[in-house]
This record gives sequence, C-alpha cells and structure tokens, in this order.
Amino acid sequence: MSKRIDAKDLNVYYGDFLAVEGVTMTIDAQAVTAFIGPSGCGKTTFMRSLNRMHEVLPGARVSGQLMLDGDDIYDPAVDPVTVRTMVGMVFQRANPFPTMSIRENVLAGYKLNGARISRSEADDIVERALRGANLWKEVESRLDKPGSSLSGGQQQRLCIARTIAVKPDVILMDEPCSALDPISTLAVEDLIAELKQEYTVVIVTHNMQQAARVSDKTGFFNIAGTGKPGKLVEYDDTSTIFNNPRDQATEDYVSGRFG
Ligand SMILES: Nc1ncnc2c1ncn2[C@@H]1O[C@H](COP(=O)(O)OP(=O)(O)OP(=O)(O)O)[C@@H](O)[C@H]1O
Repeated sequence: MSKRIDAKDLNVYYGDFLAVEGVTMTIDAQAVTAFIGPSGCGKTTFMRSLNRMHEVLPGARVSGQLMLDGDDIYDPAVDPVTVRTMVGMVFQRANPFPTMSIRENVLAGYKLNGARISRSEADDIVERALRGANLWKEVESRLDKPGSSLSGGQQQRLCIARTIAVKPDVILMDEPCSALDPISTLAVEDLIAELKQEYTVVIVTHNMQQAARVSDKTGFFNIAGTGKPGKLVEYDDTSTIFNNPRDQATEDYVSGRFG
C-alpha cells in the first residue's frame, strides 16, 4: 500500500553539524517525487532520515516531525527496523549479496526479518517481486545463479525486487541510475513509472532530464555556502519547477547555470 509522508520542520544533524534545516513538505502517495540540488545540499541526508537510516551513524539524529500516513515514525515506541521494512531503500550502486543466488537475494528481506515461509510461498514472492521489477523474463530460467552474474542494470532491478518483496509502502532511491548505461537507465525509469501505481517513490537524482521524465513533484534543495545547512528552497509540480519556478536559484539550477 502506498503511503503519504509529511515532514514538519525537520532538522537533520551529524553530531553538532546541522546538515538539513527546517524541511516541511508532503510527499504524495502513488506518485514519484524527485529531490534535486547541488552536491552537499543534503538530498541524501534528508532521504535517509525518511526511513531512519540516518540514525545508524554515531551522533546522527533528527528533530522535528515525520509522519507516515499520520503515524509518527520517530515515536519512541516505533521500532526502526519496522520503519525500514515499510520504507525501503535502493542505493546508487546495485548491491546484491554476491554469494546468494538471484532467488535468495529476492528473499533476503524475509530471511533478515526471521520470517518462516513455505517453499511455495517463497516461489510466489520471488515471481511477484521479479515481475514487479520487470526482471522475471530475463532471469526465470536461472534463479539459482548468483546475483552477481547479472548485468549492472539487471542487478539494480534485482535490488528493486528485493525491496518490493517485503511489500513496502514507500521506495526511496538514491541516484539509482548513476552507475547504469543509457539502456539500463531507461529500463529502471520505465520501472519507476510502473512502481508509482503501488508505491510512494522518492528519488534523488543529479540528472535533470531524469527528474523531468520520471517525477510528478520535484523538491529543489540548496545551500547558502560550505558548512551551512541545506534547505528545501522550492517544492512543486515537476512541470512548474522546470518551466516556471518561483525562485531565481531554482531557475538557475534547472537551466544549468550552477551546480
Ligand atoms: N557521515 C557524515 N558525517 C558528517 N557529515 C556528513 C556525512 N554525510 C554527509 N555529511 C555532510 O552533510 C551535508 C549533506 O550531504 P549529503 O550527502 O546529504 O548531500 P547531497 O545533496 O546528497 O550531495 P551529493 O549530491 O553530492 O550526493 C554535506 O555537508 C556533507 O558533507
């Protein structure tokens, strides 16, 4: 099920360093939201706060509020591991477990959660997740081969299959195509368009054309200078951000004048 995210005045810290300041935004369900902005403006940091991955670093913390369909994911009673199941993440470099087969990779989330499932349930999960990641046809005859035997683009779709296997509500993608060739990039972009039917998708990208192609809404982050916190400068429909932004800095960034 796809869920909405509401951030209210969210600050994200590394120890004493305030990396991202005062983000208030609603990320829509069943939509793709892109985060863009120059290097170091806090896109990845903010994204990692959305599934409580940020706090795994020593001293890293957040203040403010973050709600998933109205439930506070930073409530002390909430288990961060549960949050990370509901809000899955796909990384810049495809990271299948190298010693595991394709099938085992898809099921890795279940294994980590300690779930006991029958062989036929596992078969269903594997097929559903690989179909959902547009990879089934390419791998159905070699599910027992290592995940590392796939091409880079296939490995990234395998990581997406691993993420959707546990039925998350939200999928976070941190520059998921930056290590891929143009054909594999297209396959992942097509997949993103399909994923939004069922999931809330958030993507960090440096590629303006990609943000324009795949996202419904775009948030532009910026920093005033080194050592200053990143801020959400403008957030709107993607067409508005690219064609008619309010802020001069957004206009300069999307037109390639800085960053
Ligand atoms: N582990 C860390 N410890 C301390 N500071 C960090 C850490 N990771 C990132 N930062 C700092 O937080 C700020 C935001 O970094 P972040 O990686 O989120 O930016 P970004 O917009 O995603 O950049 P890029 O586009 O280059 O990936 C930067 O000043 C960065 O140096």
